[in-house]
Amino acid sequence: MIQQIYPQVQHSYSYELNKDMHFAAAHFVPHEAAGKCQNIHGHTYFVNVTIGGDELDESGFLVNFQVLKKLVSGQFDHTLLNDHDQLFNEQNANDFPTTEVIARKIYELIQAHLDVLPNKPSCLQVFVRETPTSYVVYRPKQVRNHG
Ligand SMILES: Nc1nc2c(c(=O)[nH]1)N=C([C@H](O)[C@H](O)COP(=O)(O)OP(=O)(O)OP(=O)(O)O)CN2
Ligand SMILES: [Zn+2]
Repeated sequence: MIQQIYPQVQHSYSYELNKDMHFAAAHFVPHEAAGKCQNIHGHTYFVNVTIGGDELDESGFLVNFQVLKKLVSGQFDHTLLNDHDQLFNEQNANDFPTTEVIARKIYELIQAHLDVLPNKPSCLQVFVRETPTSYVVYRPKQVRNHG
């Protein structure tokens, strides 16, 4: 949620950047355990991403806030998440559009972008709030450049 205090991630990078984003999207969870959430319904997702690094780029950025927003909100806003078949499918529970999987997919999208930047920042944490009472924090097991 915008202006919420987020869980902290431990690291030793000199710079830590956080970007809040939000997007409106529909989804359904294709498993009977999801109950009513098997039906298409919508949320305003609130996302916070945490990025660390020791070097800035030629703009003085660790990574451009606007690029992060485009990668996440720009891709998902006003869409049905299940339609993103490069990311989500109904065959594998690790690819269902649950809050947990959405958080991990956002991490993967962002880290793939960071990997091509010369200053090599790392995504340390992705926070996804799906409802006023439900959120997930995803942290990669191994941070790429060991902050
Ligand atoms: N571990 C998970 N459990 C559930 C997920 C999920 O992604 N991961 N998703 C859903 C539904 O899609 C939906 O988001 C409902 O969430 P829920 O917290 O149950 O929302 P409610 O508004 O019904 O909850 P309140 O306790 O009334 O606020 C379900 N489970
Ligand atoms: Zn839902």
